[in-house]
Amino acid sequence: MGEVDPAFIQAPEHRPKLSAREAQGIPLIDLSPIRSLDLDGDFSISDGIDELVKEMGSACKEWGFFQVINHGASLDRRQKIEAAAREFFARSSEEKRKVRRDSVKVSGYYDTEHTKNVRDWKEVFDFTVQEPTIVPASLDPQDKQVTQWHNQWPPHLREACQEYARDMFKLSMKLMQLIALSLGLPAKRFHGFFKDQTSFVRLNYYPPCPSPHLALGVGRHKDAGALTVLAQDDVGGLEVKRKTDGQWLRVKPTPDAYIINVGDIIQVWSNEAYESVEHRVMVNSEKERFSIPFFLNPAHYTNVEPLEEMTSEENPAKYRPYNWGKFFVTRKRSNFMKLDVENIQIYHFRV
Ligand SMILES: O=C(O)CCC(=O)C(=O)O
Ligand SMILES: [Fe+2]
Repeated sequence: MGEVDPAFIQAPEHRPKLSAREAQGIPLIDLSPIRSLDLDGDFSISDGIDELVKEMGSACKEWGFFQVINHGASLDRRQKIEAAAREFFARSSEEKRKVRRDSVKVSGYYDTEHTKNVRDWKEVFDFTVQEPTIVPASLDPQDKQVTQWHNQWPPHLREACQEYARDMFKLSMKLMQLIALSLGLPAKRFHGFFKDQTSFVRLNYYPPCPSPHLALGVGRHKDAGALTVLAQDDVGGLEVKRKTDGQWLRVKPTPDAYIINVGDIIQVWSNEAYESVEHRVMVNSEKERFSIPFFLNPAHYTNVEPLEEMTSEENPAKYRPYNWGKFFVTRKRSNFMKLDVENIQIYHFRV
């Protein structure tokens, strides 16, 4: 990518301020109390983790975004996938296009992602956690047929990616237990939804951009899944929209930390006790940047709706149920190409 093509240019009101402040405010949570707890063991409030649960609850409620340290995920495997990502994006376009994503093979490499119909200044490589991943065959709500997504692996990437994905799944399940407890639910209340997960991992590469005041690495958006666990490098550029006043704040890179954010599905499951928060990525003219989000998504057959325990007569369900698989494939398709209409959003199901 050379000169800034008009396709990348954000409307004036969505352009970044290059002088944005750093979000000292997003909570930093120390996960030491659960570090050694076994995922399959009994993970209950009596394990001396009640303080941690409270901290998670306020972070989810007030910010929707937080960082975690002492999370127990392997630094060695994180460094391996980071090195593999650098090596992959440095390859020639011809090499990278051998594993190119298209409208049938939705995993793989591409550089044409659009967020809200403006092109993002980035290249990505996507792979799903489950191989194969089962999803609906078509967007048609009546069509019950399913299809399989298979990953496309360039040389030397598979092992580092698969090991990393396993670590991220374990970490995200621990986080989901804390989130469940913080909502007053049994620790494993959410586990069943992820049995046939449609989670995926994205390697993001943001090349230096000659016009960082006009374009964005990723335009403002909310994550559609349940939870995102993000590794960012030391360059910085992620901005979060603060709930209290709508200000865009930069998330300061913290070595070996993960940035966690609540996705749209938790917003619906919790009947808006927790909300998915808008974020975006700035690019810069000198440095390239890498990041690796893990998007935790439920099985395609999940009908996403407020949990019964989270609703009552005084607090009725704020959403109609929607099928995750149909939502997901619709999103995947619309992010891949520029459309004239807004893509599917949870507020379309708001009561
Ligand atoms: O690169 C980042 O820091 C965040 C990327 C992101 O928000 C996304 O891919 O959904
Ligand atoms: Fe995101």
